[in-house]
Amino acid sequence: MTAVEIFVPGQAQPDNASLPDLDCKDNIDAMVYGFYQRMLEDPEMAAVFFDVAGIDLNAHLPLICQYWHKMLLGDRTYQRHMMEKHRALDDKIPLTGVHHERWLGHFMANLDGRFAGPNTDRAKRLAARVIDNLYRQLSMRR
Ligand code: HEM
Repeated sequence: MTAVEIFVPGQAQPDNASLPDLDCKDNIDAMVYGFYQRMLEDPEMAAVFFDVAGIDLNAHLPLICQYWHKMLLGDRTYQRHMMEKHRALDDKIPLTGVHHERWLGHFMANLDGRFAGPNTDRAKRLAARVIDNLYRQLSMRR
């Protein structure tokens, strides 16, 4: 914000008003692909996904899209147990606070300046809540 712009509480900033919200599958898919592109450019995170979990992106990304369709649109296609997946992953490599912070940092940075609106705000809250829950659940097993 420049010095001459006036902040009015509750009023959307002009920049954000023109951004798409995460209110349809296409936008959510674009968000997920952008998020993973960013996250997998981070060597520490890429190592977890490729070297430890050995994921096939072609199989994994559609599942992540479905997960967010469920969280944000109520779509019922995603029926898997994601916590189980992370517990199994944590058995192979302990997921530390650094992994959790980086995951959330990449998630938030991917939204900034690209998406805005009520569903984008919900996605931010959900991601923060799930990562907190995940961290607590995984930490309790140690
Ligand atoms: C420390 C942070 C995280 C790391 C390093 C991480 C990493 C991974 C990896 C490597 C997989 C693939 C597991 C496998 O198929 O063997 C996976 C799956 C998944 N992750 Fe995460 N994850 C993290 C946090 C999160 C969070 C916070 C969410 C949701 C908000 C999430 C959602 C999912 C979902 C939906 C799957 C797919 C599970 C399935 O195959 O159905 N992850 N994650």
